[in-house]
Amino acid sequence: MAKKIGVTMEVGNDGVAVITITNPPVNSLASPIIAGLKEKFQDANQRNDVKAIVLTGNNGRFSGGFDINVFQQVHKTGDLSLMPEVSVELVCNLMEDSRKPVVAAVEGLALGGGLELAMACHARVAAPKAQLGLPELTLGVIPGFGGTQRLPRLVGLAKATDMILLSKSILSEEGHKLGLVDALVPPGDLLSASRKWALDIADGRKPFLRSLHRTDKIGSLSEARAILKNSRQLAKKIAPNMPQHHACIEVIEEGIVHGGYSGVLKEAEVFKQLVLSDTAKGLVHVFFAQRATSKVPNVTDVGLKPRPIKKVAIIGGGLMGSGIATALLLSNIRVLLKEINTEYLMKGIKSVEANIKGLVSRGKLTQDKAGKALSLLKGVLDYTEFKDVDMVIEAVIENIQLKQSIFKELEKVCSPHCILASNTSTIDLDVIGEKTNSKDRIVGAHFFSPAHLMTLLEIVRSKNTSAQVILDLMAVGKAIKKVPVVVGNCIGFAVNRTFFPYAQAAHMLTNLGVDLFRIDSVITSFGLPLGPFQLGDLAGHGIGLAVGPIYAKVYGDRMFNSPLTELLLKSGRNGKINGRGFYIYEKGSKPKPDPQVLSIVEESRKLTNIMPGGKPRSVSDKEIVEMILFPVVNEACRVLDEGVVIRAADLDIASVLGMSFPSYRGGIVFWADMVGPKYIYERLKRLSETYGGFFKPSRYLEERAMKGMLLSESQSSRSRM
Ligand SMILES: CCCCC[C@H](O)CC(=O)SCCNC(=O)CCNC(=O)[C@H](O)C(C)(C)COP(=O)(O)OP(=O)(O)OC[C@H]1O[C@@H](n2cnc3c(N)ncnc32)[C@H](O)[C@@H]1OP(=O)(O)O
Ligand SMILES: NC(=O)c1ccc[n+]([C@@H]2O[C@H](COP(=O)([O-])OP(=O)(O)OC[C@H]3O[C@@H](n4cnc5c(N)ncnc54)[C@H](O)[C@@H]3O)[C@@H](O)[C@H]2O)c1
Repeated sequence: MAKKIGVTMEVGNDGVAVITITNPPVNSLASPIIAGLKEKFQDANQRNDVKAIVLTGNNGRFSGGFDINVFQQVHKTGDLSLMPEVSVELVCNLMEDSRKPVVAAVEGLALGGGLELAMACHARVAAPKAQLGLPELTLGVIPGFGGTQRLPRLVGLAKATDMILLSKSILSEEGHKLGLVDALVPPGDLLSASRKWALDIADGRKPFLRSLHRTDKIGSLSEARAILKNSRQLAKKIAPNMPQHHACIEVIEEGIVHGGYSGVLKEAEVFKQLVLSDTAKGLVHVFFAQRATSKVPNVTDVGLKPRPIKKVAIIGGGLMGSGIATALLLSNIRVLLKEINTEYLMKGIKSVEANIKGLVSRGKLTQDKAGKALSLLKGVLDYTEFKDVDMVIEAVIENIQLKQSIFKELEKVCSPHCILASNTSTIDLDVIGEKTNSKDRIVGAHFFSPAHLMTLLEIVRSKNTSAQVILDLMAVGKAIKKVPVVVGNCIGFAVNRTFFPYAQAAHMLTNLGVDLFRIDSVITSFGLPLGPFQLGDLAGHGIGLAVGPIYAKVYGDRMFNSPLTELLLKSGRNGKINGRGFYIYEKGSKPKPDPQVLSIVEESRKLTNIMPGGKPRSVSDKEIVEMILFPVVNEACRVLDEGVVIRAADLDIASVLGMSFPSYRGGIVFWADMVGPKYIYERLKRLSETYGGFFKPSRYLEERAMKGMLLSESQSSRSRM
């Protein structure tokens, strides 16, 4: 059934016209809604029987803002005329400058353009717990319906810049304290209280306030300039590679110096420039890509319902097991944590406690909730209590025989409906379940470290995993605030496999004579939070050495064998874990590059002997980015070719959430498509002629480069799903 969308107006006997937006699920301001709002406001302004107006949203939500699909259309076509004229025509002229008072009745959420409409009303009445904010910067644009001007005038400049630059929403309770919300009323009274407020304004019992004309919360010009100076520093820190933060501050300043209306005009002009930026394209892609991960063919579209998961057993209370336990406990799921002996069990429980304490000390969790979470944890040393758990997540060391024997045992001790998940990062799931008759309920639950903080959950399905089990794990993932991405079974799955050339390429460059600390700095300037060497330090070089042979067995034709990791470990450097790797780690200070590591690098260079003519290769920063990230793109192509992911956008989300690939570049495949498959192909081809198989372009990349197709364009039929 087609969903009913539109704007309605009902005029009551009291002379109040209630204008209602209906566009489920979030009442986004799509073109027909904007056209409807213009029509209804014109009508209400002209009708003699209308004394005052109330604007509201249907189904308990005011509005989630402008329709983001329109941005995507603009990105596809480059056609700016797809964006309606709203800021002056509707918001200033028909709403704020109307001679009849308009009151916003806000429930659920008013975000972006939704909040901007509400701010153009002459008062705002809200139900408790409504979410209010201007998150436009997360989409690479700025508020475009006057939000940059009205929010500072309603809540003060410091609070407004904080909310806009950090895309931080607030609840209506806080909005009430700040003056953004005029009255807080129970949901059942929202419409009647809003009608009354509108009539009170019409009859002069309450002030007729136009937000754009207010100056009482802005302060003096020098105070405003001091706040904006801080905002510029903040923008430099949080968004060094994005244009919208600085642009937004300029627009706010315009309004402070030359008045709100001037600010509105500048806002509209800057908005149009930003919406076409690569940053906006990347961020809008990520917005939709993240939501698309919830749609898994033959799983979410076949009428299945997720079963309740109330009790989970975790095997192994090490780094991952304790992190996963923390994530589950925080969402009120009971956890049994199993270890091999009391000492390791206590260690595991202490790690969970430390994770939770950390959240409390950073103000992210109340003491009460921390206590409740910990009360749901029980440590055990055997399987006696496993009979009534709904799911087991195995997180023991990466050892095939151990995992196989554990799964064999689980089959005996757990109920037949219990989901059997492994957090393995490399081992084939079919191999893990080889000795069981429960292959349909064996699934990969690949969390990323630290598991209670990282949002990606790779759900790995083998050929046998049932749709019900995948759906159940997706539901658990969402319940514990992760973004589940369903992927196929292969060594390294989607994320680790795509990124295994990342460290290898960095090692090759270093062996070619490029300074390793420069490589890290170039990659962080590109936008990844850690360069490959610092990332290696963080993961621990022991792990790198252990998984190397597993990758070599299957992807050996495209690996660069660097002796550097082994040499590093030989000299007692395991990375952050023991305070020394490529960097030195001291409590309370940032990692420092360790010059002493350069002698180890020299030793490695002697062994590999790949420097041209024995002299360090000179490379530009651009070449460093290409030599490190193009092999990653190349592997992403193989992942797409083999159908390891459902859609290219899933790999984008997985790279953003699992590897912290910059979201403003849209994820690894989206970025590669922006750079151009042909260019990447040609660069890799040239590099492979000089340096061999590591850079050899994949069949998929070559095909698309030759046909002039995007990498994201089509999927192979050789799906692993
Ligand atoms: C000339 C033009 C000027 C424009 C100026 C204006 O200032 C610009 C804007 O307003 S930009 C939009 C600002 N708003 C946002 O950024 C909010 C984005 N949405 C969300 O954060 C969330 O969706 C939510 C908090 C509103 C609801 O979250 P929830 O978890 O309940 O639901 P989902 O996120 O899964 O969303 C459900 C479906 O709704 C779609 N959707 C959400 N918001 C929008 C939107 N603003 N436009 C279009 N579509 C939206 C979302 O994609 C989901 O769709 P599915 O098909 O996946 O179900
Ligand atoms: N470390 C990471 O960044 C990371 C990320 C994703 C996935 N993984 C995967 O998660 C798993 C665990 O890794 P980790 O880093 O937490 O390892 P870890 O060494 O920190 O912890 C493993 C724990 O398992 C316990 N254990 C071993 N045998 C057991 C048994 N029979 N019963 C109960 N407990 C047992 C050990 O005592 C140890 O405490 C591995 O498969 C690894 O590949 C690790």
